[in-house]
Amino acid sequence: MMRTRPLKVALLGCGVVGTEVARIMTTHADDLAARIGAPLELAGIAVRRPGKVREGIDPGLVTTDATALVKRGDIDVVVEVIGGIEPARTLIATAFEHGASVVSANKALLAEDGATLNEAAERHGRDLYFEAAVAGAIPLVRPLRESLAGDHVQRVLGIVNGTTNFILDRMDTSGAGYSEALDEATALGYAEADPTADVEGFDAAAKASILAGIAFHTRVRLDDVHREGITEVTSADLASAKRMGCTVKLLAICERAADGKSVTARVHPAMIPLSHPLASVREAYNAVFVEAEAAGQLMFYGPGAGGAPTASAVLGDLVAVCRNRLAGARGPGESVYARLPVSPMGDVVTRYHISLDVADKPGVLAQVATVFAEHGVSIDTVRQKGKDGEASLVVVTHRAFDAALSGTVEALRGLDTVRGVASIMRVEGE
Ligand SMILES: NC(=O)C1=CN([C@@H]2O[C@H](COP(=O)(O)OP(=O)(O)OC[C@H]3O[C@@H](n4cnc5c(N)ncnc54)[C@H](O)[C@@H]3O)[C@@H](O)[C@H]2O)C=CC1
Ligand SMILES: N[C@@H](CC=O)C(=O)O
Ligand code: NA
Repeated sequence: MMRTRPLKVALLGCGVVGTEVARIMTTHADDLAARIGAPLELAGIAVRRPGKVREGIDPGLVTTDATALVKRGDIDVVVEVIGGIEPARTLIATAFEHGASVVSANKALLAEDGATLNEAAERHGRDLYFEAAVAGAIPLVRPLRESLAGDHVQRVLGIVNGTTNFILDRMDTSGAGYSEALDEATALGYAEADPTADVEGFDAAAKASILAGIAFHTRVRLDDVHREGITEVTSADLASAKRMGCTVKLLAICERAADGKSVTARVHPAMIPLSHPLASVREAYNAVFVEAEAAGQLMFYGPGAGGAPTASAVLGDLVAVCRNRLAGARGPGESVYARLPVSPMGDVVTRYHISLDVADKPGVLAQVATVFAEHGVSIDTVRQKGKDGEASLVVVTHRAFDAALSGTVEALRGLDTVRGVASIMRVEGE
């Protein structure tokens, strides 16, 4: 039966995502009311620039005083789409104190201080939902938290940043330059307010920390996630990957150790075979594999960024949180009972593609091979191309510990015959 008294929603931020949230709330008001069992009322919109023309938005709802809005006391749900740490963190905490539940798309904040916010939600008997924070429109948080709650997740691996996927895709397929591709991704609303978060891997690392936490029932802090971005990926790397039948993607990989007693979480560019499903993920799309003991391998795919796709996830959360409120219930909160230790990157085992500039003279190859052998890193293939007394040497290894590979590279840098290490890239998905 439909309740006539509306549930009141406060929207914090009216940028790329907020605008779409307001639009869908208005255009689909009747459907949303029917699905929730009560109408939704957009009770206020906190913005930074009140004078800006916002099509379809009642100027009477707009305020620059976000704090007053969340303190009103009659707000049922606060939707936070401002981004960043402050004032978002204080506004969410204040919302809980004043009785509201919260829907947020803010992965940076959840990775930085999710524990405090989840505890505040719990203390006040309210919900904190954040499906939009990981992989945009793709349902991933709720499937991991709810659908797979009876299984045992072993591994989560995928592309979780739309901007970097867009840039790598453009560089690979149309030969576009890095800056040009980044500008395009920004114009399309994919990039963060400060795109450094995307290209340096901070955004993907935040998502990896959230995913690992949910998948392994363990708190995985942002600092626990090994992070490398795409700023050092060159067109030479992409060409080299192509020669190997691979492409380059920025991957987030969260794994449980074979003995199940620890976990690792990492974000870095990696070469993957063109035959792997992740290789065909284009533009700002995301795709995530979840491997669980009983379910086997599941793949989640869809738009990982952009205003409307992200708003879809926000609205899904809004409906769920409103249903919970009407039922006088809470959805599942944070689950960190397993408390597994997070191992360092050195414990990760994978394959590597190393590109070296060396002197082109007898014995160099043997010297290089000896360094690999001394560090227990077994070589799979070597390709050498010489020119004018110098050569470029590409070594692909078998699986080895990351710590052993780091030791190998350090020793290689110390050889007189090695002029430089042009690139080191992990090889995944084989
Ligand atoms: N754009 C995307 O594709 C996705 C974004 N997200 C997340 O959604 C959130 C919002 O992202 P976007 O909409 O893209 O960013 P945006 O920068 O377009 O929008 C944020 C808005 O908040 C406003 N704002 C800043 N401080 C404020 C304050 N104190 N009070 C009121 N308004 C304030 C800004 O003026 C801006 O209009 C971020 O946490 C982002 O990480 C998540 C998934 C995808
Ligand atoms: N900047 C992010 C937006 C979605 O989370 C991305 O590019 O993936
Ligand atoms: Na999502």
